[in-house]
Amino acid sequence: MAEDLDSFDIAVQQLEKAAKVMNLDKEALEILRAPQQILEVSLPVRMDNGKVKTFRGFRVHYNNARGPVKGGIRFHPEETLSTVKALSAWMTWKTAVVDIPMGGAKGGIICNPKEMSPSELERLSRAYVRAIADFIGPEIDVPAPDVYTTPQIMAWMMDEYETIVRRSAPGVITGKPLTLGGSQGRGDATAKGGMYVLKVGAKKKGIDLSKATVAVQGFGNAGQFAMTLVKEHFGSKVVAISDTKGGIYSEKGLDFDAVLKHKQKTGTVQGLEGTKNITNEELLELGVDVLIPAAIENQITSKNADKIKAKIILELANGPTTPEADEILFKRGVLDLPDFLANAGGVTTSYFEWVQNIGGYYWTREEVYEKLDKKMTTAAEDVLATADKYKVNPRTGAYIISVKRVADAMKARGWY
Ligand SMILES: NC(=O)C1=CN([C@@H]2O[C@H](COP(=O)(O)OP(=O)(O)OC[C@H]3O[C@@H](n4cnc5c(N)ncnc54)[C@H](OP(=O)(O)O)[C@@H]3O)[C@@H](O)[C@H]2O)C=CC1
Ligand SMILES: O=C(O)CCC(=O)C(=O)O
Repeated sequence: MAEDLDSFDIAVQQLEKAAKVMNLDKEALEILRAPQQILEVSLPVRMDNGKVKTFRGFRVHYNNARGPVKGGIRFHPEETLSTVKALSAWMTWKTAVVDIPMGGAKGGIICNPKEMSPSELERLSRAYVRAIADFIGPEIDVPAPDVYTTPQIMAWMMDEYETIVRRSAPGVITGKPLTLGGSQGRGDATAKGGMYVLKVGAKKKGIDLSKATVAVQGFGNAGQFAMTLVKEHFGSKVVAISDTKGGIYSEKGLDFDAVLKHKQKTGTVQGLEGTKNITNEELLELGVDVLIPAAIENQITSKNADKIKAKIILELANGPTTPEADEILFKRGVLDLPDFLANAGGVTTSYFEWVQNIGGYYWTREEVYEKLDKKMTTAAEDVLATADKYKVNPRTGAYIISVKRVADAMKARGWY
């Protein structure tokens, strides 16, 4: 039978596996198997050529037992409701694993931002907020950036929301530019948080990160900062990086500034002088110590899991590994640090931004990093200890912690 690559099916399979190990109450599981609310919207937008194009958008609230729901917004041509539902479930486990008082949500618009002008993107962003305005708010649902959305898009969205509600409401959205109440440290937060998790993982595996080689899939917010931060934090050598068009490899290590300049000039990392072009598939199978998927779902599957040579996988992307691949990697002793732990630095710093917006008092970058380190290190240690205790992989260990926290909150509310 072909492997099931439907993101929401995968999210439910992962939950059910953990529920069995932890003997979760059946009524709690029934609530947690589905989102609380789904909003699907139609967005007519006037394009630069004068014609109206109608886009479809989604916002899913998965679970709000622990507080207002939180999660990013994707602009992607292959967005589906199933992916947004899965991502909203993973946000629920993510906010719980780092123990911040929020639930899980996600949003998405089916569009290709690479083919749109800045003014078309602004009109689309504002149309989306007009359509979902009653569904979001600082005490209801707080969106943020994700794939192909940026601080500028967050700024337009906040401005549209404030125009609708006729008051200042910076806490309605995070990942904003600093000038509009964004937080220090949100830009690199996802990768930065990943570094604290990687440190805990490397200690467990006895790997000296100062001598480690690293391959990174994806050259966006998560991938770019991962590339610079593994060097800055540990002195590791990044030998491969990729984007949608493919990857590059250099045994000597890649120079970030040269890769960035080449990407800005040509639109891809491929073809950089002094490096060898490789495919995304080849990148995943390189003989490196650490593999960092930082792009998209379903990259490590039953087809390639037995060919992965890395000793540690740091999942900065959401959903890069399928349940079948999970089993294979665990049996082979590869330490896979799961997405909703590894990439929780983004939402944790978003939470810090929201706290600062509500309090109207802003922290230094050093304060943000210090608080982030504590949250991420504690969560990573708890996850690895729980996985060892139950003799399961770190993903299931993380689920056990998160599901218990969400189920306890639902129980206290009298939902079951
Ligand atoms: N931004 C955040 O705060 C957070 C992001 N994440 C997750 O991290 C991942 C990356 O997000 P982010 O960096 O923000 O997104 P960006 O939009 O900034 O960048 C995405 C990158 O991934 C590349 N990419 C997309 N599809 C593929 C593919 N099929 N194969 C190889 N590369 C691909 C893109 O290539 P190209 O440059 O060619 O377009 C781009 O370099 C996602 O899974 C996201 O959900 C998780 C937590 C927080
Ligand atoms: O910063 C946030 O609130 C959420 C980021 C996000 O979408 C994610 O962690 O997947």
